[in-house]
Amino acid sequence: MWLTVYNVTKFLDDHPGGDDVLLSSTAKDATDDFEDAGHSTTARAMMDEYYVGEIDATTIPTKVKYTPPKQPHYNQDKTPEFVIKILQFLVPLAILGLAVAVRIYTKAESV
Ligand code: HEM
Repeated sequence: MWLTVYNVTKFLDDHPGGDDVLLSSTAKDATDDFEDAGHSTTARAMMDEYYVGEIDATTIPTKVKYTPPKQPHYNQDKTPEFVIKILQFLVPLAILGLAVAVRIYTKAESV
């Protein structure tokens, strides 16, 4: 079976049915989607503008192997996060301790 290929990239902004329906019908046999929308003869005539060629449907892979994009190497070692959390707790405590110490020291001096 032969399928007719159309390049609708130039047509995305101008398609009266919207770009989302076009995008959802790309890279596959969109015959049913196209027919279900009940396109007019004007719409059918317009298709010539986007005609690319014919493709043997049997050569289209039915299963596309998904290869996930390469992820940046995440730091498995959570030490810096842990240290930051400890510091967030310790630094205010140290400042408070210092303030109390200064207060006690200055009180003792003034008496
Ligand atoms: C080159 C391919 C295409 C052309 C030139 C085209 C053109 C048009 C045109 C001119 C209209 C306005 C109504 C009319 O005159 O029929 C329309 C509406 C529409 N088209 Fe397409 N179209 C294409 C592909 C598709 C595809 C693949 C879908 C897939 C779902 C689709 C879905 C729709 C829908 C949902 C409407 C709105 C129908 C309505 O509101 O009554 N079209 N299209």
